[in-house]
Amino acid sequence: MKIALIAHDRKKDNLIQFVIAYHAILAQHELYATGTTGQRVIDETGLSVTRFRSGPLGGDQQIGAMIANNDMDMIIFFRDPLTAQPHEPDVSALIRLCDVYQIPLATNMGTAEVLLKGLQKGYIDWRLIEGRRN
Ligand SMILES: O=C(CO)COP(=O)(O)O
Repeated sequence: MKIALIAHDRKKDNLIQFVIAYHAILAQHELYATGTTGQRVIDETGLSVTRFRSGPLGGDQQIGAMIANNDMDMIIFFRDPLTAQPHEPDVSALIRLCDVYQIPLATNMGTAEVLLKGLQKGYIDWRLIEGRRN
């Protein structure tokens, strides 16, 4: 499965903790990330990640384009609900596309844990049935 990892600045430490905790599961999948988040995941967890632009520079939109192309299976996006983001429209657009295409989306660690456990149990295998590749 293709999984996107994204975190706003004040949530990046949380995301790194999460990725370390679920390293064994995440390592079995194809990981993507916005620029700064992805660099931290690479540096601090050793996982292989395809990085896009930084969020404010279009990274959320690049991941959104993958969703629109049926080429992304899950989004883990630790949003900061207490800080205004200059690219808020991009953030909203990404979340909207998850809803348009029924893509599992976690915006906090509590949901992300459930999603990864569900992924491991095969609850997201319907993505494969609907003509997806790997
Ligand atoms: O801003 C972001 C998501 O909206 C994240 O971007 P970075 O990973 O580049 O910080």
